[in-house]
Amino acid sequence: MAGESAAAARSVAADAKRIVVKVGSALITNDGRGLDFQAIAALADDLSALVRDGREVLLVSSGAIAEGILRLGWSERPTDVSRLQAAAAVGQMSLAQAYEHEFEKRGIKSALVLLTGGDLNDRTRYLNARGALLTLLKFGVVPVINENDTVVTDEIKVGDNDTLGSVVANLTEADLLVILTDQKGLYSADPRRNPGAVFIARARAGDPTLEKMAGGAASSLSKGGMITKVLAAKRAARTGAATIIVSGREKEPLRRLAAGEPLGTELVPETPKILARKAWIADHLNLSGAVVLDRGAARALIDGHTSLLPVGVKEVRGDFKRGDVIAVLSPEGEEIARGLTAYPSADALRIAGRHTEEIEAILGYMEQPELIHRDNLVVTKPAGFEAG
Ligand SMILES: Nc1ncnc2c1ncn2[C@@H]1O[C@H](COP(=O)(O)OP(=O)(O)O)[C@@H](O)[C@H]1O
Ligand SMILES: N[C@@H](CCC(=O)OP(=O)(O)O)C(=O)O
Repeated sequence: MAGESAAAARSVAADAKRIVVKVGSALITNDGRGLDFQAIAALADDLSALVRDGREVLLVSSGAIAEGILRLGWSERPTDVSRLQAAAAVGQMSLAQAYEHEFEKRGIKSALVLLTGGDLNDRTRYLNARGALLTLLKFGVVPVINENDTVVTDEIKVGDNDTLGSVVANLTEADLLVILTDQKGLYSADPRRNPGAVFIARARAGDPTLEKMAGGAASSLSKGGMITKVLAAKRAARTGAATIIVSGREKEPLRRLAAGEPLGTELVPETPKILARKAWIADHLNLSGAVVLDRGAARALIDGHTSLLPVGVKEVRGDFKRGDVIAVLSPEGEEIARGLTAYPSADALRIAGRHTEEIEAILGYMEQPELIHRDNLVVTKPAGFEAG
């Protein structure tokens, strides 16, 4: 069952050393009426208190597009990409300026970091981003992060900042992701539409029943709604981070959480923490291809966490290179794992369904017996999951 309605005695935030805080557009832009300078000042104040308390804080802030639309004098959110890109560029200036001003007043240094999904899919760029963020934290700087909406395309975008927040939590191996929003936390259904919805104080991150409770965004201003927050908690849990979804309209929510006060919805990781390298594999947003397994191979992968041998592959989809991250699908086409392929798609196609001893004769070389070695494989379904 998903929710335990009783609140935890002490918030997990009390012991969190490295914290990613995500704030949504509605809170930052006064529901689209323009940057809410009071809200930004209050947030900077709350974040600064955590830094002074010896914690490392990263802020993922939305609001660039909503603010840009207003600055450009447009009455509604455009649908064409070039206008959205322009709005993001204009709005990001105001957003960065407002944060810089408020942090500086409090003697805290801040830095602007704009990322795209492309930066996170490429191992070298991923490690670069990680290095840069960790260096900023080392010097007591608060990184203010957003998606680089001006240059993203569908193929390389993260898409929403709840997801970006969880990716940043994985990237930096943070202890906690706090998602500040316009509701008290997660309810059993969207409280705007269901007045009888029940508040969930605590649940397991990744519990599939949570995904059924969470709906989409409340307005065209925001991107994700509650579903992206629940999925972000699942993603953050992979590297051991807990997630708290809490109202940003509370007074000093971050300080109160850090003092141990149970506020909002706490989603705790209960699955074993995976290595940062495996989190990078699991975090891939756009995969270049897939392989479909037969039932026996799917079973062995899920329950035995074995390597994937070509003999278990029924079908190869897409065009991928050696070293790309690909999806591993059940016979019914459901994703059960993902991993780094040792063979490009053209060769994978030729050795699919064939035994290890045949590989060299077919290809003229053998890189390794496995299509995906278990060290490069992340199983995304729990043991016992019925793969078809
Ligand atoms: N189960 C749920 N519990 C709480 N809020 C929900 C739920 N399902 C959908 N929502 C909606 O999600 C909204 C918050 O998401 P969103 O509008 O994207 O905000 P943000 O800009 O903070 O990301 C809420 O205002 C609420 O209407
Ligand atoms: N990167 C976008 C925000 C995207 C987003 O996820 O918005 P939200 O759902 O309000 O957190 C922007 O700055 O406008």
